[in-house]
Amino acid sequence: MTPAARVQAAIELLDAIIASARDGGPAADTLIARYFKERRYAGSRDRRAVRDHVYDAVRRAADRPESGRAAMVGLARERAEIAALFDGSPHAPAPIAPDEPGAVSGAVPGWLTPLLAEPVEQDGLLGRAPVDLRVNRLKATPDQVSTFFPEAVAIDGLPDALRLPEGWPVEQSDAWKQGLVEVQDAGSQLISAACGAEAGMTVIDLCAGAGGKTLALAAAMAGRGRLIAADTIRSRLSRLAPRAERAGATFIETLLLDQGHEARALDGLKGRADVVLVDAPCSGTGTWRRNPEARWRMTPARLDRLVQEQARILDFAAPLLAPGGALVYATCALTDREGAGQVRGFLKRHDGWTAEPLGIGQGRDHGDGLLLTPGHDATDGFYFARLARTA
Ligand SMILES: C[S@@+](CC[C@H](N)C(=O)[O-])C[C@H]1O[C@@H](n2cnc3c(N)ncnc32)[C@H](O)[C@@H]1O
Repeated sequence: MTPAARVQAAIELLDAIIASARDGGPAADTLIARYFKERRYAGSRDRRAVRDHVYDAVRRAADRPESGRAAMVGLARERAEIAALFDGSPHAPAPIAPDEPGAVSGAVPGWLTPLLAEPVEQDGLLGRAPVDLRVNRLKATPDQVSTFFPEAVAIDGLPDALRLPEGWPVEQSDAWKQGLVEVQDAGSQLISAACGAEAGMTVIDLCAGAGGKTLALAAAMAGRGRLIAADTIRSRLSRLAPRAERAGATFIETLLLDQGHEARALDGLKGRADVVLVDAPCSGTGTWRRNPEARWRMTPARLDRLVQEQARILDFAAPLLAPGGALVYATCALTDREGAGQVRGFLKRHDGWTAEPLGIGQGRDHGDGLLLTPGHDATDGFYFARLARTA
């Protein structure tokens, strides 16, 4: 492909990504993989160049652009070498008209800016994300793992964590293949630690997904006790089994919930749990640095629905706790409606609950919980709180 044809390919892909974000379709990575599957003539350098153009355009536009061309024209206005490729030659994009509008640059969609929690540093939301590892204590110690990754550095406050530079291919390492480490952002590791799970407890990970935090809880429990991973999406939960196998955490039980009727499957667990983690579905503001296209998917209506769903999940989670048990609410969103406001609402709706100090020496106190941000903590962005059942 010529350099200009690569820009045209990026424009076509951006059109598909914009439509998919609007309609709730597949993620950008999936669309890029499909695009090149149908275009075998593109070599690895072409793919890399097109992918870079696409993600550069996605990163610089906070609001969903009108079209793929508008997204690339916006990028071209900042980068003369790209503007020069709009030359109208065969397979190239047509020249840019002097008054042609390009997508506006920015980090946060305009409508969402006033909703962000007050100390969030907007310019940190799209920075580079390192690769954080969690040593799997079921199989290894940090010293043993360090020998596999001499370049790794320690992370403050997390004795079982190591940090590698962005893009490190951990999954090709023997340590990963043997289940000695998991790739897990330090923020997620802090949330798992805040659960205070111990051997012999009954712990429910209520929004377990593919089990990233479940595996951390399993290690904290030293493989003993009852650990239930629940979710409403079968395909996500089914990805946990091979991960648990590799990690030597085969005591984990999985529980598929029926969306809207979750309490039915959970009935037998009422009043039994020492810890329930609600790692709620959310707007994902805190993970934009890994998934910048998420900004094009969120709308005020979608956010409203998420906020309602988070409250509903908290309400069916609460009865699962034994007296003295802890409900840990976590979200990788940085809007107050999904974080501090959600926790405040829960404490208003439910008597006999109190927010406990987290005391983990990281992040910033915010409302009844703690805020972690990429700009302040070099982690993904999270809000989390620990709520104890006192009565
Ligand atoms: C932020 S993700 C969880 C990530 C996961 N805990 C991890 O650490 O990898 C939120 C999860 O909540 C699940 N979910 C959405 N609605 C739910 C509901 N009503 N009950 C339980 N899980 C739900 C989603 O399917 C999704 O997997």
